[in-house]
Amino acid sequence: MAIESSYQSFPDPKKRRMRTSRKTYEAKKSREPEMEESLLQAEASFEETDKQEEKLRPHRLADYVGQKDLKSVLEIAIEAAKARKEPLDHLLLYGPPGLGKTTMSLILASEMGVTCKISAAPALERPRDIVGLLVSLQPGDILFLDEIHRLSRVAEELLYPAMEDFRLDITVGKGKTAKTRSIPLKPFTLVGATTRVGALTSPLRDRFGLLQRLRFYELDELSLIVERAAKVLSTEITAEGATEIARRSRGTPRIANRLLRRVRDYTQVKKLGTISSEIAAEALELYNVDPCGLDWTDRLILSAMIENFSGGPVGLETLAAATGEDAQTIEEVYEPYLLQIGFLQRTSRGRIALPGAWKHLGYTHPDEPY
Ligand SMILES: Nc1ncnc2c1ncn2[C@@H]1O[C@H](COP(=O)(O)OP(=O)(O)OP(=O)(O)O)[C@@H](O)[C@H]1O
Ligand SMILES: [Mg+2]
Repeated sequence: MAIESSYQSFPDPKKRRMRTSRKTYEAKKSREPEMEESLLQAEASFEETDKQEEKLRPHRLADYVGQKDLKSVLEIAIEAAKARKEPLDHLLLYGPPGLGKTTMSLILASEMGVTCKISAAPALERPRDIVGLLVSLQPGDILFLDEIHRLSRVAEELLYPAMEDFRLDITVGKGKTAKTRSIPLKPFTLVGATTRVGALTSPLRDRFGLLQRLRFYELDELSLIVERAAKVLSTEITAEGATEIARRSRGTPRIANRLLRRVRDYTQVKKLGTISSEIAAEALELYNVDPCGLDWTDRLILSAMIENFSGGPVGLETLAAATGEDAQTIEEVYEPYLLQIGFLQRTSRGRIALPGAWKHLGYTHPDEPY
């Protein structure tokens, strides 16, 4: 399989962890460890995107751990498309960062025996960017567009006929003399990826034949991913060691792989040999990754809810003001995992910190018997 990448990372400034100063938590904040943030962030860090991630990516569907529903749907789609000698239907993959959207797109290309061209929507600002990309596709090729919710209006409108009829409609000239020319394209598959499916326009969303959501991974799936990655990195690890890393990885393979690399450094420098659960726990303690995979800001959000608002309900904006975090960042970056592990609940009256969160942070929940 060939991979051609014009991918660049275009961080959405709003999505990055923005912080402002705040009074109540200033003392705690000053103790905030610097390195912890990047370790548990699900978005790819700059240096990770190319080198380390490529090395650990599975290349066949059989090696892609978990996401059972997604895999079953795609297995059928691949078999049907191959039998008909047609390209796959356009596919929209959505879900939190680091769960394997790019990986799946590359696997699809390799299973179909075609080339995958990778680009990110914000890189296609001018019409000629997307035109150039579409015209260069060979029959059956996969075009992977990351962050597809950030596609420009012009690019999106050029995509409609391209997706539907494999045709480009281009307007040449201006005013009265303007003419529309149609350029035929080779049949191709568009794989769109987004962390925000709600931000897609409905005409674009409707043009995808397959819409698939990626879910957070279960502990046993993540343990398998860690074991597999350790093998690729020629690192010895016990099953319990892999589970210990998996437990702290926020249901996210990218984080699991990153934590494994840090534990591997620690083990190597301290000459500890095989990674056991004790060694993994010791190393991750050092990096301030707590046993539930919470980072400093997760703990700040939960403790603010408990201490300042008796566990809630508290509105998102109020919580944002109380923690000095951006509301959108809380909603998109932190909440999904806290909801997933049952530490937080969203209600119509606001957010509530659930008993599990109280217990984890060492508070006694009012409903708990003494
Ligand atoms: N199902 C899986 N099995 C094994 N490894 C996986 C799986 N999914 C992801 N990974 C690993 O996690 C890393 C991140 O995956 P990937 O880059 O595909 O995430 P993504 O969903 O595209 O993230 P983003 O939204 O940030 O683009 C990859 O390097 C890969 O090694
Ligand atoms: Mg990706």
